[in-house]
Amino acid sequence: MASANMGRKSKPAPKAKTDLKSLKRKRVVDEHEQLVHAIAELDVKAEIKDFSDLPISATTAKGLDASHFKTLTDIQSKAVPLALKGKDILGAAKTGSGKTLAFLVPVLENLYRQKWTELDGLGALIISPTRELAIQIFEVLRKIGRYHTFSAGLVIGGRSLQEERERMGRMNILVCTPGRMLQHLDQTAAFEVDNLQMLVLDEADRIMDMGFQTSVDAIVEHLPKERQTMLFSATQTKKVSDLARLSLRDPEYVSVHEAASSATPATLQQHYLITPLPEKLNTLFGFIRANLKAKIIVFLSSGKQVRFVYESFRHLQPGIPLLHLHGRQKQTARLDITSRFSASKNSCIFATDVVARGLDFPAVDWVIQLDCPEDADTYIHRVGRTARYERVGRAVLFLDPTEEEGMLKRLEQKKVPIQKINVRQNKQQDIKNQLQNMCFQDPELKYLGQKAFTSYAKSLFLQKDKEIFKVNDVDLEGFAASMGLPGAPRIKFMKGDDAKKIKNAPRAALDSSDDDSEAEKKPKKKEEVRTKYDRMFERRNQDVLSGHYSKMIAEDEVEKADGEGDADEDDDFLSVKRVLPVGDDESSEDDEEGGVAALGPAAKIIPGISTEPIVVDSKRKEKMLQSKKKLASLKGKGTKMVFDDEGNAHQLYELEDEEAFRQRGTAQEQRAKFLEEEAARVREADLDDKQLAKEKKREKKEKRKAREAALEAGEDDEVPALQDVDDDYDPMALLASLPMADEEERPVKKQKKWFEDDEEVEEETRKRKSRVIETVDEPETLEDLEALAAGLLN
Ligand SMILES: Nc1ncnc2c1ncn2[C@@H]1O[C@H](COP(=O)(O)OP(=O)(O)OP(=O)(O)O)[C@@H](O)[C@H]1O
Repeated sequence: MASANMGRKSKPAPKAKTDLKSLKRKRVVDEHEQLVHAIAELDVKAEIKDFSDLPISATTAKGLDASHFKTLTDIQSKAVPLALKGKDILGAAKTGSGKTLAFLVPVLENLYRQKWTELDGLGALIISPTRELAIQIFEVLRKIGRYHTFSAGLVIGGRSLQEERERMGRMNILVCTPGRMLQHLDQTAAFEVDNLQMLVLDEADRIMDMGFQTSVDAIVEHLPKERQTMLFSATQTKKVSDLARLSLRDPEYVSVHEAASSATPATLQQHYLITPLPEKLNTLFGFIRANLKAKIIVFLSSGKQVRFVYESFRHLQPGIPLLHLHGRQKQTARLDITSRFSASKNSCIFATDVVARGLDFPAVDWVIQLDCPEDADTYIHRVGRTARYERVGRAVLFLDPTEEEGMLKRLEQKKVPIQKINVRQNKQQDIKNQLQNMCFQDPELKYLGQKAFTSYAKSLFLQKDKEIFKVNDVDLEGFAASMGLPGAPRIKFMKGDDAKKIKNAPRAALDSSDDDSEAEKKPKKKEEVRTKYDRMFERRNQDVLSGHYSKMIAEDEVEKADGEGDADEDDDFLSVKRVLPVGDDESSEDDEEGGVAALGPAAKIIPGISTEPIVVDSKRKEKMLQSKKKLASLKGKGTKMVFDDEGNAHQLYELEDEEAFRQRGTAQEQRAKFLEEEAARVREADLDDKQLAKEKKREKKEKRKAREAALEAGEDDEVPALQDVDDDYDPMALLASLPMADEEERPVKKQKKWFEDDEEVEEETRKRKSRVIETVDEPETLEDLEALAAGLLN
């Protein structure tokens, strides 16, 4: 008989099982009591070095340990004890100094001590300004919270609202972006936030900035006043108005690097170089060619700039994988690009400020600021993408001679140590001719270049800090030529807004795609002098190229006539078509691109000569409306007809034959019958829905029970990951059941390389020679098949 049980674990007797259970429960209760006591006793001034010295639960400690976090960073050792005691916190520390854990550990612990369960609803809300950063925070939460049983979710848009809606109500911790969160608070009925204990704003100064003002204020309106609030940023402000807006109670200002001699990490080497605008692309290309083995981020001021530089450099094949990222890309593409850049050893990413804050790309060697940042804070966040957590890093700021004095002054005021360097003449590369050829042969690229140029020039004009940005003094003509463009697109600048406001304004508002109806176009002004390029572009590529070119010209003409923004609806910042009403200037969270507005006739730039855009706009709209009305009155309305099987036309709704109608009973009877039938149908559908919901609930319950049973039996590590069950990445789930990012087996995409190094080629040849068995790739193309066929015949 004994052999029958061999190899099987003997089940504990029921009595022993209950004892084990109650013992476990007692242990948990004791731990809670001890923690509450320890926190009350905790001396916030004591130097705490290791996480193991903190009064935190074994569950969090285990998660931290499994994630290899042992010692606390400065901001963590100062902020965590205060936060554990429930204090409101204003946390400021340099980039890459570990602020994320400084708020995540207290979030987990404070809920744990309160024995928070699914039934208690939302306990903590963490707001991030961008989707990428929210995802990153969520990943860290998943890592350190992996042994907790809280449910946690990521609410950043980009997936179905309904899908999120169904699970929002059961989440304990949410990481979100402001816009999407507000949407749920306003529209998701089952979503309750009355119990909320903690609100965290990462990159708080950015979130409190005008771009998110309306959303954040509205979110805070929904939240209970009695809560703990924590704000973190490398460029934290103590603006009283902000504190009042968030109802902070007697906040503790935790600034660990305030007394430091610099606002940036000590391991960061910072340089600037003077390169006149028309030389900028040459210098950048030379830099990239000289650093093919490095990991580089290049910051530009707008998505259009990013696209143009990426596309043109791609054609030039510098010999390093190139990537690009801006707020206009699809969410999946953005995610793919960020993870590819994270995983790469050497690559160069061209990006807007969408990646300037918070993102923790591993081992970035260089941060290049090709376009001057709008202010010193943006500079600090951009360079903070390198030299993170004790690593070294280097940053170079490209400045036009006109920007040098103003920018250096701003950086000095913010305690940013920066040194001038010069470009080695032998490293300079002239790519102007190549770009010119490329633009000539590829109309798409030329069109992109024109938009990038316009966007850049306008961003200069709209920048607030006129001590740095002097649009009238820079060589825009030379810049256009350096991009390979046939002359500088004509731009007309107008007063009335600033770049920051436009950058932060919601996309929807800026996209006010007023259809510039043909009827509205003013007659073309008198024949202009045609340049060599005009003639050239008309001759070549008649179909495609001249299409783009005339579009550009046509847009110019419309705007010349109207005296206002770009008609291109893709052109987010080229449409300063209306001044946003006060309080209506919130931003879509990922619309971080800088950018600019308004095209027009004069090659010469004379700021301040035009009228206020809002006046022009309303007049134009009025005119457009009038002409549309006129058109409508002339046209008359169309009538929709339907055809029967014999091809006879009928009105869409025809009155039924009265006799036939009467035969079916009185109108009242028919209405009652209709209602009855519909009610029965709804009841039936309802039953089906309920049944489905019940089944789902039952399945969930079973899964949860299984997991709890496994936990109780001390088999934490064997808990089946949610992925095994749902077969899908789930941004809303129990922390304990979420798979770890580094455990996920992503199919590693092979990096595209423009050139191979000699060493690599040699290595590959050597490997091939040493192979005994030759493997043949599956034929993919026609050429492959032909080659294969030829081989077989031989
Ligand atoms: N206690 C710690 N021990 C070891 N590494 C840590 C610790 N805390 C944080 N780190 C690591 O330091 C890096 C930077 O952390 P984090 O992203 O939190 O910085 P940050 O201060 O929020 O930066 P930013 O201001 O740019 O948002 C991360 O890679 C993180 O894993």
